Amino acid sequence: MVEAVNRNEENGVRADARIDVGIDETLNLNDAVIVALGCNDKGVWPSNEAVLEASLARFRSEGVDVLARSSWWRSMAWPDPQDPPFLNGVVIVRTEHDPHALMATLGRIEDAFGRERSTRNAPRTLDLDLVAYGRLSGDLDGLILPHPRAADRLFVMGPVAQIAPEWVHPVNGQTAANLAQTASVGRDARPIRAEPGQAD
Ligand SMILES: Nc1nc2c(c(=O)[nH]1)N=C(CO)CN2
Repeated sequence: MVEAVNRNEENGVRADARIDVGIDETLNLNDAVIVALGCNDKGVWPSNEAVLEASLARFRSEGVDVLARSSWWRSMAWPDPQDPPFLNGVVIVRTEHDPHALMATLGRIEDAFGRERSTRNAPRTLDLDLVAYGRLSGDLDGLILPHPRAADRLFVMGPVAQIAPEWVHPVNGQTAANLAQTASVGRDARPIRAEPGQAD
């Protein structure tokens, strides 16, 4: 593994930045493993939301526990707004998988939802990206952490800011709340409901 650095309490990370993830349990945001989900082609599923919900149901059986989840956010496809609109969201997970094993697991879940790897940015049934793995940063044998484009995408940082506004980006030192303000890609992204799981 190449220079994977675990930098605690640098870059202005607050050691006590935590979110509630269950009864008597809090998560130190410094350790957050964050996965982004996206869908703009429902395939055989009734809706994009159904794809994303079904994929989350799959996480646990793959050794990935969802600790916190955002709402689903809708946005025009970037860079080509002629493509079908996206539904996106993020989850904070707990897993024993190391970053590479987690990537392989996410790839298996994508495959189970019939994602075809064709051209870059082509419509996809399910796209799962590893946004961050704790404070790891750098190039881990070809896996770049945190995800190099996540910070500039409102359809990623908006959902992160929803569940963990105080999360600090391991490289640029900005909070999710700040990044959601400054992200330049997908500025039209909005949650489809006020709260995850709430009726329309
Ligand atoms: N709105 C939106 N546009 C995209 C998205 C996405 O998740 N949402 N993902 C892409 C490939 O990573 C390309 N474009």
